[in-house]
Amino acid sequence: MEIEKARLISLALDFGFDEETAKTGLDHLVHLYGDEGQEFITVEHCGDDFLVALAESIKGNEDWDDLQTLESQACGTLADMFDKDVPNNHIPAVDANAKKNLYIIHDSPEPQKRQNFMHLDSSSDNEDEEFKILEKSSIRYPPSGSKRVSQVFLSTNSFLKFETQICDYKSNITRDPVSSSSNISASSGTLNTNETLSYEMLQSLDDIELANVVIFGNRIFRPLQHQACSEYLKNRDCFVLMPTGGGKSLCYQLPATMQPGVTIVISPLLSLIQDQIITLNLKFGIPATFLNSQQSASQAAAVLQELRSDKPSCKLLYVTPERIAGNLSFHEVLKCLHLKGLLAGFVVDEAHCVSQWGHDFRPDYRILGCLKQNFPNVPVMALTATATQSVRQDILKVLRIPNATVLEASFDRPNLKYEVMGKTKEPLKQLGELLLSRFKNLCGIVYCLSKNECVEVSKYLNEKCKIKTVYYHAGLAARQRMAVQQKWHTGEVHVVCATIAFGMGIDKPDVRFVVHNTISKSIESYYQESGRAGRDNLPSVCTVLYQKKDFSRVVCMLRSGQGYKSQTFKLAMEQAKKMQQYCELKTECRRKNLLEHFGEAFERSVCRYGSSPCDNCLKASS
Ligand SMILES: Nc1ncnc2c1ncn2[C@@H]1O[C@H](COP(=O)(O)OP(=O)(O)OP(=O)(O)O)[C@@H](O)[C@H]1O
Ligand SMILES: [Mg+2]
Repeated sequence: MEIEKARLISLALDFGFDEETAKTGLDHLVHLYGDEGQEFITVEHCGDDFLVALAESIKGNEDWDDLQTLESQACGTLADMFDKDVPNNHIPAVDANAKKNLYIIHDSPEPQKRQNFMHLDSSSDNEDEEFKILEKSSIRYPPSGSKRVSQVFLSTNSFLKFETQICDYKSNITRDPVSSSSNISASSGTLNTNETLSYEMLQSLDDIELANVVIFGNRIFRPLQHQACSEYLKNRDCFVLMPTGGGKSLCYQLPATMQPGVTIVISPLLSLIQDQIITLNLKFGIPATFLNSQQSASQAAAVLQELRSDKPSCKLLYVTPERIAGNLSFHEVLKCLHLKGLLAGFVVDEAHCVSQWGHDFRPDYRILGCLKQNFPNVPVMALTATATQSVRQDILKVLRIPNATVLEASFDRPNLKYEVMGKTKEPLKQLGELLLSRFKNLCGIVYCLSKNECVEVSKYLNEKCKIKTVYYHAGLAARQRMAVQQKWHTGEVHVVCATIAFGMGIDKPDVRFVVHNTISKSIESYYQESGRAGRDNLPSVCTVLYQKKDFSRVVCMLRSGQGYKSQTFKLAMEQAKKMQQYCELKTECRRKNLLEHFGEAFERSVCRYGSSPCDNCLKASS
């Protein structure tokens, strides 16, 4: 009994609880089990309950974030966008000027015409004349009734004009670079409005390459994007594993624009859907809409009606999984689209949500196998940036796509430098000094565990360190959150102190640092959150400020989360423990630890002699 008591105390200390709390908790446990139950007081039998009791004994001090609020508000935003426009053409009217630039596809190219889909209309021009690619937002789909359904309108002019200045454009078109970093770091990969391409060079591209340039404004493909698009267009199931910021969205958005009909995208969160829909409609001019159970009945009915029409205007329909799980009218619409040959494909984004071994399991994702069952000939593409080997197997099984083409890029982000710093006795002062000494005037995120921590950290940095920061959590009103995002995106403020609510959909290219003021709840979450850094592939730093005590706060948060009932609590604790182990690595390579967590074999020398070695590799080589 005494040995078991000592083991339980040591367990509590390991999880960051202080000795006094642990001893009081143990006394309660002994009292609870009484004399007859003493043999049950073991780590194996009641360790988890003991930790839960400890977490509950100290809960109440912190204000955990509630992502549900964020979801309801995202639904509100989307509903507002579509409400104004649904009766006419299903394009959101966020920006009246942008809307003027959009035409709806009233016809789609036939599959056999794909070869010519991106045929460029130069009929009214001298063939030799060189043409200029204009802004992405001015790319048009053909107006209603146009016979040239395969035409892409690049400007308001009645004919296209391209100017050539780039002499060796061809050498910049890269389908599958062996090393992503060398190719992409050479340029951002995105065309500037003043960059121009020769007509011949455009002609030499295949359809997928041309769509990448013309519709998405990208100069090159990132690793595996071209193959993913090509496989999916051949109606093959695909499983795409790419790192955070690797460009997974393009793998399905591009094929969606090249096929007749509608591609159905299942995404777990409305906040993510909101971002995608705004980007597609307003930046690329690709009609996309959404369906969700929180929408009003009339909004949903309008979307369903449009989908039942002979030529639905939208190319991508985003849905949350519960739509698929239990909605008869939606199933009937899918059947109707399929009969007309207009069900182009299914996409399961953030596919790790399928697996209960994943860090973000969504029970509604389990039902998605019915897609392949009901529509065996319609291709399914699953995408994720965070899947261990067991999660991968689970995804293929649950989605019923055992023969999918697996397109797997390394999860490594070579430009990210991973490091952990032990917290000092004055952690806020330490944070301020870190930001001032190493990240002055650079764009970054300071992740905090709770809402009150965000506010406190932001206030300290503003007042004591004179670093201009803003804070962001799900408890802010939608308008306040938008204001924060805007200030950050425009560079008015460089640093945001945020909960994980700020991770979703954040796609700012030049985030130079991500500091975790408190550890993440799992390796997967950490990989996702730190993955907001360096999406332009330039060197960036991911720092964790660590102290054991913070781990007990993570336990409290896990306990308080609605999803963490007793059966999943254990799994969550195991995942949190791995994050703790990552932080406590003394000499081992952190990059190797992260990648091996996802089942990727990794040579330490790659980190050590790479462009951004982790702190332990740096120490080892000095
Ligand atoms: N070929 C390309 N050339 C240039 N930029 C690209 C290319 N492909 C994607 N991008 C840009 O890279 C950024 C990240 O892309 P995307 O959001 O699809 O990443 P992701 O893989 O889905 O990441 P996450 O796992 O974080 O969701 C976007 O801003 C996108 O426009
Ligand atoms: Mg994504």
